[in-house]
Amino acid sequence: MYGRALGLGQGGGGARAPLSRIGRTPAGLVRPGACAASGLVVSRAGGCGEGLGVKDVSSGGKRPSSIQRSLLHRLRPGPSCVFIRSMSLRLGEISLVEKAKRAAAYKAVDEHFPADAKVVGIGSGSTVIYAVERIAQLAELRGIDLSKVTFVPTGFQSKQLIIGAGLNVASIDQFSVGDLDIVIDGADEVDDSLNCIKGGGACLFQEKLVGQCARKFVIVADSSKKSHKLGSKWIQGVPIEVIPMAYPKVEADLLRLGAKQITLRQGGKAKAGPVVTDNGNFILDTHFGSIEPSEVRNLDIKIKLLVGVVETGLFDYGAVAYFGETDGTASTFTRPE
Ligand SMILES: O=C(CO)[C@H](O)[C@H](O)COP(=O)(O)O
Repeated sequence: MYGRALGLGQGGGGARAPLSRIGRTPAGLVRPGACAASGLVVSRAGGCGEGLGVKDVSSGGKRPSSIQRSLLHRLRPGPSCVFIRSMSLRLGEISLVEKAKRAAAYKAVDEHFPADAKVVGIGSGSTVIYAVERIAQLAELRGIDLSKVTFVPTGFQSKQLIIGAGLNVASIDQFSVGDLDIVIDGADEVDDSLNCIKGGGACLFQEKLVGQCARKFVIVADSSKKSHKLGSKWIQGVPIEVIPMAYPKVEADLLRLGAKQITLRQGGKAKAGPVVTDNGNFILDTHFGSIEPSEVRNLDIKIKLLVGVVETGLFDYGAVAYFGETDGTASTFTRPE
């Protein structure tokens, strides 16, 4: 006789819409509590059935931009996005850090978006939202025919962002090394040699895949992400994407490699249990202490050799980085030769 299975309910408020199902949407649903970009803020404040309260104060009460309007349109409750009904949405005032992100992203697009671009990669996170916002303005600003450009996303959020802006979307499996003119992506920490930690939004695998198919990798971030050594500011650890069944074994391997702390990333209030990436895997946030710039590649290779590891959040091929300041300016750093 087989024993009877017990169905265990999940904690964390079953009836509530899981925020992780929205993840980093074009409206900037980043991490709970994080400020959304484009002046769009979605909060948990509303109860089920509450309407979406929409107010634009990001540009002094002016009408939302076309990208904001198209993103809002996509967020309106409908059969396919019932899950956002339990939330209220408002367009909030742009904070200083958002101003810094926007400054970095706008400058990067202005200086690197090729006039004759054919295929462009779009990263993930809250800063790239501004990059897409700026790209959408290029037709008017520079007469660029965006209908001739194809955009390649680095995950679900990025794909929604591209679609929401009315741009052409394609899949990375249509391209290979060198096929993308450029990719613009955010970062969690960037060292003096332009190595970076990525994957705060759990999109590191597709970000690396798309990044390695591009001829130029442009990083956009606010200046708080700048550091001399990776791991000195982003102390939650290098995100490492692992095949779920292998995570205990990889944890043991990482300890042997010198990991000081390893956390299986959890969904928190948004999901009972671990975060599951766009590729169906887990994330081990692994702190190694601060990492010498010259050691980044070695460490990346050692981690990649572990059976069960899909990808690491150590990136060492940034060509140029833009760091935004809260006063709305941005500085540029080019990879040292
Ligand atoms: O790597 C990423 C997602 O996996 C992001 O690019 C990184 O987390 C930076 O995000 P943000 O621009 O929101 O600070």
